[in-house]
Amino acid sequence: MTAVLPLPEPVLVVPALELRGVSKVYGSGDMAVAALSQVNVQLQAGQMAGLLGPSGAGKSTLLMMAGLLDEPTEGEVWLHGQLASGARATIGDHRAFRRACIGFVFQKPNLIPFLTGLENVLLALDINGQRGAPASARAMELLNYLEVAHRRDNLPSQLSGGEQQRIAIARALANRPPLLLADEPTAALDSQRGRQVMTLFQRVAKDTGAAVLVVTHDHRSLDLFDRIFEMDDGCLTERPGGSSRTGTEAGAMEWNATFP
Ligand SMILES: Nc1ncnc2c1ncn2[C@@H]1O[C@H](COP(=O)(O)OP(=O)(O)OP(=O)(O)O)[C@@H](O)[C@H]1O
Repeated sequence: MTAVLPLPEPVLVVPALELRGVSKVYGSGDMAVAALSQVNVQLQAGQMAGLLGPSGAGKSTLLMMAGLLDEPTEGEVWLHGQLASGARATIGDHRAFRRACIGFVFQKPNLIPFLTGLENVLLALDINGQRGAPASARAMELLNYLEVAHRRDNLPSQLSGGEQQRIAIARALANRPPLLLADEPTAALDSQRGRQVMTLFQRVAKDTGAAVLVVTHDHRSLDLFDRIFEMDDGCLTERPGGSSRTGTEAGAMEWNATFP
């Protein structure tokens, strides 16, 4: 008689980010602007996704919803299996959740001008209660990872745009967020430095298992993305293609809370 082997338990991969039927209307009456219309999207741990689209299409609005910086008019935002929006929300304190679980990078690095590169990263750790030698070690680890450790004692005004953006990424990663959101992070950089920064985002997704969503107008770096979304007049579509690590391959990854 053939032995019947027990089937393995199905592995449930919870998306790092999921928007379900998300719409956003700014204003009301004649002044109403429908910035997002019924957006549905899932982003898995370890995936790097690009978000393209013309000016005014709704890209930043989508990022604001995903980053819990604003509430959708309709629909649900899920982060790591937790519902963040609406009456049934399981994430109550958006600010605390954001601080611990979401990293943001913007077009301008927005570093504190009177703090050195190292101190800018230490500040992000301090805000989350990490101080002393472990915080210093963590900050240096991040600056090394982003290849900017040699500039740790310089003020932002003494750094190039690319170096400042690397420190801003180190700061965004300080608390090991499972979700990293970036709004045109390379817009102020020349194409070579822009690609270097985009490559760093790709490395972060691969090494840490964080889901990375980048709004960009830079079509020259599209080969670096696992998935490419296009926004037009508030509607989101996914472009076929992306890199080799699409769908389940990158999605099967677990977020690695210990690296870098
Ligand atoms: N706070 C607001 N109040 C009213 N309308 C807004 C607000 N924020 C954005 N909008 C409108 O919502 C629409 C989408 O804006 P959004 O900033 O998301 O577009 P975008 O794709 O990021 O554009 P860009 O590439 O120019 O940054 C636009 O018509 C914009 O004018």
